[in-house]
Amino acid sequence: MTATFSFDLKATDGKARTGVINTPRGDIRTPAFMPVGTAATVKAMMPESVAATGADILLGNTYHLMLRPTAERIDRLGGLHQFMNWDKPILTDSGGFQVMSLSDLRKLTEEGVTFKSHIDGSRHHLTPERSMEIQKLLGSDIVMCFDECPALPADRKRIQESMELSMRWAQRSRDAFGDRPGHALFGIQQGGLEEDLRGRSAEALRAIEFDGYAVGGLAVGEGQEAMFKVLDFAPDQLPVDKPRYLMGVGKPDDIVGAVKRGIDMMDCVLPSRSGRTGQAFTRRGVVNIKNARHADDPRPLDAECTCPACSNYSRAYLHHVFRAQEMISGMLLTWHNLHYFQEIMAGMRTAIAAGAFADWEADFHAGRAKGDI
Ligand SMILES: Nc1nc(=O)c2cc3nc(NCCN4CCCCC4)[nH]c3cc2[nH]1
Repeated sequence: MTATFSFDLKATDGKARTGVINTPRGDIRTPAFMPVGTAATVKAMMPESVAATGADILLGNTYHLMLRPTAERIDRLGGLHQFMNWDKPILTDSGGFQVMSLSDLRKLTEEGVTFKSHIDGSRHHLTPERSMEIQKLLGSDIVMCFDECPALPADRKRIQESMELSMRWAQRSRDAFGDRPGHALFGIQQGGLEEDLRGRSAEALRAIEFDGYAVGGLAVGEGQEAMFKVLDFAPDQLPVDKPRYLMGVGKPDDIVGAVKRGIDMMDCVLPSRSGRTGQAFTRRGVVNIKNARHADDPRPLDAECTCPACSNYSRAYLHHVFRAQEMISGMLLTWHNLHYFQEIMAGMRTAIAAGAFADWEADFHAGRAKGDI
């Protein structure tokens, strides 16, 4: 723990990197996976269980918390860490992406976005300044710039105009964020799949100067091949000495491919959302526990996994509680999935530090069955 925010790059192996982000609320081992705690909870998990999976940081969302219970109420109650009983670092997304993907009747102008709440239809306004104010009220340790993430596919003109707007909003975010020792502000690169536009975005962000840099505008339907093509050049366009955060990613093999290409941090709802629907990620592939063939199976989900679900329960039990729609079903599978995602991160950190990432990656891909196992 330190009074300030800093990034220590410990080792590299090819483009893969491992290090530590030091913050006043604790250190973040990279490459890091951030569980998503959208509405001040990682769904189906107690905070102490999230910590037990190995997570050093979690993600919160400006959009959801501004609508309910409001940032002002969370501030009055001592801030998001106290409110949700999580004393480690929290990164908050800035709201623009969620407005476009969740709200109704949006209006986008140079000033910001006006939208109607998906919860009660009330009208709201988000600007770079208001997003910074909300994230400050929440007490977020890592604040994201307010940006616009265009839906793909989109023509080059739309991508360029959107990226240029986001860069003007990045400057306004920086100006509104002010000087907050121990708190970080991350810029977000845009530019779609276009190398030159992403290069211009990276240059604009470097000139403003941020504590970290996100690769935005991906995991929006482009597919893994197109995403990896962008990741073959985008991380290298960003400062080498700052954390690089790929937003919204992903499946286990997305995560491994992103780390291989120089990404240090990621977040995704997949392990928790899939856990609640009965989809378990394991080192041998995906298990859909609701499938009838698990009804009499006394084996654990994954015999090599040390999480509570795999240590204490059979596939037959997990199958039963999902079929019976018992609350413990989502709890156990969410815990397993988050535990497994953290095991992937820990494995990569160790492998990179030992210069053995290629072997680790080969082992990761070997024996992964396609489809249900
Ligand atoms: N401020 C901001 N800027 C982005 O460009 C951005 C880009 C993103 N791309 C995703 N993808 C999420 C994909 N996710 C996969 C699992 C199911 C739900 C959707 N999340 C994102 C969040 C983002 N946040």
